[in-house]
Amino acid sequence: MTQPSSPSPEEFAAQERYSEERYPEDGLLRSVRQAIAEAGMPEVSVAPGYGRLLTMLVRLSGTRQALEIGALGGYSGICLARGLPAGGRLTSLELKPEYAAMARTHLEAAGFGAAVDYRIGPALESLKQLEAEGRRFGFFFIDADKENYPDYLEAAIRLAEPGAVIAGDNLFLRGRTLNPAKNGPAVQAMRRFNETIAGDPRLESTILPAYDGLALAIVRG
Ligand SMILES: C[S@@+](CC[C@H](N)C(=O)[O-])C[C@H]1O[C@@H](n2cnc3c(N)ncnc32)[C@H](O)[C@@H]1O
Repeated sequence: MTQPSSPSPEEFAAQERYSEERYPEDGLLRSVRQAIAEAGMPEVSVAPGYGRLLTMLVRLSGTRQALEIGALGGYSGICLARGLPAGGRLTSLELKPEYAAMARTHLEAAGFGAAVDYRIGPALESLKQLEAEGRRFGFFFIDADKENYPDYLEAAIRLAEPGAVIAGDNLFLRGRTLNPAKNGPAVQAMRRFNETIAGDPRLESTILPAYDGLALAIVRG
């Protein structure tokens, strides 16, 4: 049987637009994206389709404890918090105090102010601290500096409850991951992260190739 041919980049983009038209961003998330742009912050919040998916996955996981690495202005934080049950908590790690402050404002506006804790500083240090405190999480969203993705994955596995879900964004680095001429530290780290996600026996996983690529893994119990 012949395989259907892969969509061209234009067809891929049209498919993403098609799904976004059917699931438009709500006013709150639109206003978060707009505030980030107006503040001159990097416009790198998670893609709308993956934001919706994060909410669904957190809800499906049933966890009461989610961890986000990379808060920016709070877009993904709102998506994650929306999937938590009443009394659930989001711990969010962010390097820049001014970004964490904006994220906090947006989480408060979304009604999740009491459900989120921000830890400011390099995420690797915050992760060590969480480990020392004996914390465990049922859902992780890795979305910070790409050079540290392999270390973030290892830390997430150490902090995982059995069956925890790990999601990681931007696996393709806008085409650089697959470009053999690109070999910078972020690209090399992302290739290592992708290999580990795909091959590590501690994980059951897949990669979604839409947008900039999303890894999904379950930590085996
Ligand atoms: C892609 S943005 C996060 C987007 C956010 N997850 C969302 O979808 O709304 C990456 C964030 O990681 C933060 N970051 C970069 N290096 C970091 C580090 N070493 N530790 C913690 N956060 C870091 C950046 O300041 C930035 O806010």
